[in-house]
Amino acid sequence: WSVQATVSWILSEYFGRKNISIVAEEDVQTLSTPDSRSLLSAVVKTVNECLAEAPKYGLQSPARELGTSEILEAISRCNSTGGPTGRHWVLDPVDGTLGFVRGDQYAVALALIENGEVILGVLGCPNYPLKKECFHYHYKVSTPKLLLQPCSDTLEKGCVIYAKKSCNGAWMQPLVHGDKKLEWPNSASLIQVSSIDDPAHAIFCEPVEKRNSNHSFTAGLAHSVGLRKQPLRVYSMVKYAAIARGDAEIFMKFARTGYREKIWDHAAGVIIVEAAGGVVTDAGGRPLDFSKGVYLEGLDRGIIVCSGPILHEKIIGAVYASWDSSNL
Ligand SMILES: Nc1ncnc2c1ncn2[C@@H]1O[C@H](COP(=O)(O)O)[C@@H](OP(=O)(O)O)[C@H]1O
Ligand SMILES: [Mg+2]
Repeated sequence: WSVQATVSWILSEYFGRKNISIVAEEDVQTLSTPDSRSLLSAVVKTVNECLAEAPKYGLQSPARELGTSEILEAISRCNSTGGPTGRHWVLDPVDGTLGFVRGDQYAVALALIENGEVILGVLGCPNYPLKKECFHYHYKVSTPKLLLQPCSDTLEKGCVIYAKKSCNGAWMQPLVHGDKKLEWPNSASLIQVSSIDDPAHAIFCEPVEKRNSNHSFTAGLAHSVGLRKQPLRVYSMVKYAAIARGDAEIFMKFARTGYREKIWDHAAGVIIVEAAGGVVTDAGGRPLDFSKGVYLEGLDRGIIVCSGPILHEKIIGAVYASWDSSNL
């Protein structure tokens, strides 16, 4: 709620309340109940603390601290349902909630959709190290899976990745820590997907939670295309960041039947991966459709994100071959 209120307030100040349409995950109802009084006051405090820091980032703070009703109003402004026309900001204030509460990977994701097309995406990844050398893959025999383990708790932790339709490429810069000044754009660097196209050397990512994706189906797919490494299980849209940066080659997600994917869980990641040279489609090979409102309507079975067309074609082919024999 704090992130949502802060982003909503900043966007509204910049673009004017009347012109702003925000699609976002949290609603205001739960926060308005009598049981949530202490939570609400924590949100009010946090939002005011964040906005007081706005000048550090070249933004304007409010003239005075915002009151409870103004903050609730900022959150409730995020009531757009998107759609095929106009411009809609799409915000996931904390993507990968479980990762966030566990001190693991999570992301703050913001995208701009214009007439159904994603034209801007930003992923803030506070626990994802800037450099690949700052973490190592740790193989956990008991599960078995690969885990991302930071080498040390360095200032190198935390990055922001973004891409814009009219600009070439995807970019990454450090997340600001403490009083360190934001040196944008000088500290930003271009990122690119991996050039590995041999499945035997490719790493594939998937959600950590079994309820979010069918691990046994992806294990079967992995085996049939010749992926030899254990899956890298990462919370949140950091998986898109990992592909865009070349830390892994494939991300697959096959939600259980009945789950409807939301646009805020993918919009920012898709434009960033594509700008970094990758390919994102559903399991039928079609692009994801962000023009139908809050949900990714018409999604064919699952989401396939690859560093390049060779791996992508192999995965799509394997889905066709193994779908009927699977128990999905
Ligand atoms: N049953 C389900 N099947 C598939 N995805 C689900 C799911 N329940 C939640 N999710 C989505 O998966 C996201 C987490 O992905 P991951 O497992 O890769 O970390 C959640 O984002 P939030 O954490 O923002 O709610 C949520 O949107
Ligand atoms: Mg989410």
